[in-house]
Amino acid sequence: SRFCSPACKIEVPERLTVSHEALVRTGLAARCVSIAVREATDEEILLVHSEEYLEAVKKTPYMTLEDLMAFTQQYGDVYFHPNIYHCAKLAVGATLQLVDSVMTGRVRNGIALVRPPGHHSQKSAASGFCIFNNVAIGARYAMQKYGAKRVLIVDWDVHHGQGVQYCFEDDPNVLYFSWHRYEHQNFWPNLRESDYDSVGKEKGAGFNINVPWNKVGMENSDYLAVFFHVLLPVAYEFCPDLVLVSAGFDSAIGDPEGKMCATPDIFAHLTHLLMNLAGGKLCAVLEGGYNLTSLAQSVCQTVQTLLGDPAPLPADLGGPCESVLKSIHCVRSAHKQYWSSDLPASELSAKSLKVAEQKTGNEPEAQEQRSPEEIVWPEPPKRLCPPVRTAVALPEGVACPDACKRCSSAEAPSSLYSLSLHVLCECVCAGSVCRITVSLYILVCVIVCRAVHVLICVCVCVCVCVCVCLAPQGCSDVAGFMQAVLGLLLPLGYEYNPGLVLLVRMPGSGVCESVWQQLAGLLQGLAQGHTLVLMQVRGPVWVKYSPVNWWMCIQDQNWQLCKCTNSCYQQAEYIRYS
Ligand SMILES: NCCCNCCCCCC(=O)CS
Ligand SMILES: [Zn+2]
Repeated sequence: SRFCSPACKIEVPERLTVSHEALVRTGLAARCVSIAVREATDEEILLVHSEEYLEAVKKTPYMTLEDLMAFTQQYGDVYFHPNIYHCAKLAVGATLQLVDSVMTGRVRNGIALVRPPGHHSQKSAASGFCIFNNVAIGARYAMQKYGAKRVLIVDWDVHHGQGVQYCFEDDPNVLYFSWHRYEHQNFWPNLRESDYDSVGKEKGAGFNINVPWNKVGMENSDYLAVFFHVLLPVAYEFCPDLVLVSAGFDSAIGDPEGKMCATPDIFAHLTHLLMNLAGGKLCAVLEGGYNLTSLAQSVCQTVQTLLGDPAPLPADLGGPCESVLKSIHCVRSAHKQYWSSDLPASELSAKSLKVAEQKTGNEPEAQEQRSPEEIVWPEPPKRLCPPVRTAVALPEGVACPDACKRCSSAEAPSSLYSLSLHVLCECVCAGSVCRITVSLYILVCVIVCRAVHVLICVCVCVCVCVCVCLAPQGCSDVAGFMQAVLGLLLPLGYEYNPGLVLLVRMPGSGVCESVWQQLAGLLQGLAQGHTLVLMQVRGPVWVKYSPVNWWMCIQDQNWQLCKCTNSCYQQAEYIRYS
C-alpha cells in the first residue's frame, strides 16, 4: 500500500475535481475558453531548476518504495508518488499554456487549476507539496519567449513562497509580493527570511515584499488594507507587463492550514484590484487551498471576476486589526527607500486606516479548537452578471449606433448637472441604490447631489480634500494621484460600501486619460459595478454606466438619452468619436 506522510491527507485530487465541478455547476466554465494542458519540456523546467534536481526527480517513477521514501526524506513536507513527476510536468505545462494564451492575446486573463502546487519548490529542492515552481517558471518563460520586461507575482496563498523569493531576490524585473501566516517565525516554513525585512538583494533590493501575518483569524478588511497600502501603490509604480498570481486559497476561511477568516468573496475583490494592471494580462495559478468548500467557492469568485462580472458588495468591512497595521507599517518602512509612491509611513496614520478595536484574543483560539469542518460561513452572495445594456445620450444630428432605438427622456436634460441629477434620481427612485459614494470629481457637481441626501456631503467633504491636494499638479503627478486613490479613496469607499459610484470628470481637472481609466476601473469594485461616468469634453465621447451600462455621448451642453439593446456593446469600453 502507498506510504503516506501526513501531508497527503490535504493535498488530494478532490481539490481539482470540486473546483472544476463548481465552475461547471455555476455556469462559469461554459463562459470560459478551455486551454489544453501539456507536459513541460526539460528546457522549460531548467529555467528555474538545476539539472541534477531534474535528473533525480526523473528517476522517481522507477524507484522502489524504500528508495522513494529515502528520496522524499531529504526534502521537507513533500511526498513523492510514482506518478508525481508526470503530474508536476503537467502543472508546469498548464501554467505555460496559460501564459502563451494571455501573452498572445488569445484570452485576456485566465486561471490554471493545477496540482501539485509550486511556490515552495527551489532550484534543487522540493518543499511543501511542491516539486517544480510553476509560477517562477511561468515568469522566466514570459520574459524569455515574449520579452516581458517586468513581471509582478502576487502570492495570496497563506504560506510564504520561499522558492519564488529565492529565485528572483536579486532580479529587479520580477516583483514578488507574498503575505503569509508567520506568527513571528513560529509557523511553517519557519524561515527568518520570510519576514518583512527581506526586501531583495543587490539589484533586486526593493523587489521582494513580505507581509507577515503574526496572528491567525485575519479578515477581509485586513487583506484589503494590505492591498491598498502595500501592494497596489508599488504595483502601479512597477507597472508590470504581466501579472502572475500564486493563487493559493488556503488563505480563505475554513482552511486547516491557514486558520484565517477571510471569506471567499474577498478573492473577487483581490482579483479585480489586479486586473487593471498590465493591460489586464493576468494569469492565476492554483497553489494551496485544502478546505474543499471554501476552495471551490474561492475559485468561482476569482473566475467570475476574471470574466468581467461586477464584484459583490464588500460586506460589512471593519478596519484592519492592530497586528496587520503593525505589519503594514513595518513593511512600508522597510521599502520606503525603494518606492517613491510610498507616502512616509507616518502618513499611514490610524485615521486613514481606521484602527479596529483589537481583535479579542479568543477568536483564533476558538478557531483552533473547532475542527475545520465545524467552521461555517455564509454562502458568497449571488453576484450580478448584468446583460450589457446601454443608453446613449446623443447630440442632435449624430446617428444612433446600430440597433439603438432612440427614446429620449421626457425633458432632454439641458446640462451635465441636470442630467446626472436625472439619472441619479432614476437610480435612487428605482430603489437599486441605497447609498451613493461620490468620487473624486463629483464635488464640482455637489449641487447635483443636494437633492439626494445628506450622506453624500459627508463623502464629498472627504473627496474635496483629495481633489484639492491633487488638482494643482494635474496629470504630471500620476504617482501622487494613484497614491491618493489607493491609499485614501478606495479604503474609504470600501468601508462606506456605496450603492452607486458617480464619477464626474470636469474639463480642466488635469487628469490624463490613462489615469482616469484606472480610476474608473478600480472604482468598479464598489457598488457591484454600479458606476455612472460623466465626462464633459469637446466633441462627442462615449462613456459607460454599469450595470445597465448607460452610454452617454456628450457634446457641449446638448444631451439626449436613448436606450440601446445589449446587442450594441459586448465589452463596455471607452470609445472616443472622432
Ligand atoms: N512539520 C510540521 C508540519 C508542517 N506542515 C507543512 C505543511 C506544508 C504546507 C504546504 C502548502 O500548503 C503549500 S501551499
Ligand atoms: Zn499554501
